[in-house]
Amino acid sequence: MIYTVTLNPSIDYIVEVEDVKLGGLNRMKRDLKLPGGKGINVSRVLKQLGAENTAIGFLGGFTGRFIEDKLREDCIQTDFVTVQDDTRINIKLKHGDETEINGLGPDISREEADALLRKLSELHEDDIVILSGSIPPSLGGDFYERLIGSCRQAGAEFVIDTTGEALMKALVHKPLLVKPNHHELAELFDVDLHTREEITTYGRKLLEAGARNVLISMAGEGALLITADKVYHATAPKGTVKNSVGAGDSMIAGFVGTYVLNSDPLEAFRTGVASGSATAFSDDLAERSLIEQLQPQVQISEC
Ligand SMILES: Nc1ncnc2c1ncn2[C@@H]1O[C@H](COP(=O)(O)OP(=O)(O)OP(=O)(O)O)[C@@H](O)[C@H]1O
Ligand SMILES: O=P(O)(O)OC[C@@]1(O)O[C@H](CO)[C@@H](O)[C@@H]1O
Repeated sequence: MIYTVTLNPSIDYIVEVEDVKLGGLNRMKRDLKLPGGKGINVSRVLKQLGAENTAIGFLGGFTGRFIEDKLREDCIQTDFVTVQDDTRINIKLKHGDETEINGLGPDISREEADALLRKLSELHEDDIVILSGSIPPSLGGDFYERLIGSCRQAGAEFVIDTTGEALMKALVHKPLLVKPNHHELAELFDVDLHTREEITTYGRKLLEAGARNVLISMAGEGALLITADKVYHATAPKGTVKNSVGAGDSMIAGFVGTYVLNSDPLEAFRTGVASGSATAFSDDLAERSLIEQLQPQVQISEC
């Protein structure tokens, strides 16, 4: 079974305005409330691809109930720990450009945190756990390490999509996949990365530090896949970009949802890129029909 872990889910409140007047009254042209948070996005796209999975993490209050109801409507299995405090609301302001205002996240008590750790210690060897997104401040920066410890003890594989120190510390535990974008990779090593060769050099460092596959997304420029012995580039399909929120999560869903079927990293890479682009070309997350339509447009070449 695939599990996605979202420590800090959100209602994504997508707000479209003609123009933003700071300090003035702005009226919305359109708005939309979506269940969000990186792991939850991965779950929703996995479901589109026919990959059964269970979404876990922390949910609380009226916002948490909204998210759980939406996931159930899509027939996605859930096993969240219920917390006292409300799940956050993240604002995605579309005004020609996209401006995001993400909440800090709820307070999570020690008992609530322990309840999640217990769930992960009950996993099995053939399980894959996808850990995605920020950590609510009350949990402490080392919470992913504790979760990874529980997964590894149970013999489960894990994928991690986070940044900074939490990502670096996860690498020694040999994640199946990490997926920074090229900006996050540059920040991680405090360098400027311009060329594909430079990006590959730093991507390899993640492999050397323990990651088994490194996927580096580059928005409209496609992505790089670095495996133990090869480096591949994939072009991104062309289309009209409507939304970039969740493109990276969709890419992880496409990769993992395909990899579990046949352990073929190249097919997984192709579906990952198509899934990311299908989300970029949609108002909400990618739907299966568009992913399948875009797959043949992804050109993969060895670097
Ligand atoms: N403008 C675009 N045109 C085509 N495909 C895109 C575009 N933007 C994103 N994608 C697709 O989605 C994948 C992931 O995008 P990106 O590199 O923006 O990830 P990300 O920064 O993790 O995304 P986010 O944090 O916004 O979810 C890309 O590799 C590509 O396949
Ligand atoms: O604050 P975090 O956890 O880093 O990111 C949360 C978030 O921006 O990521 C998703 C898109 O990737 C959105 O659904 C959600 O609002």
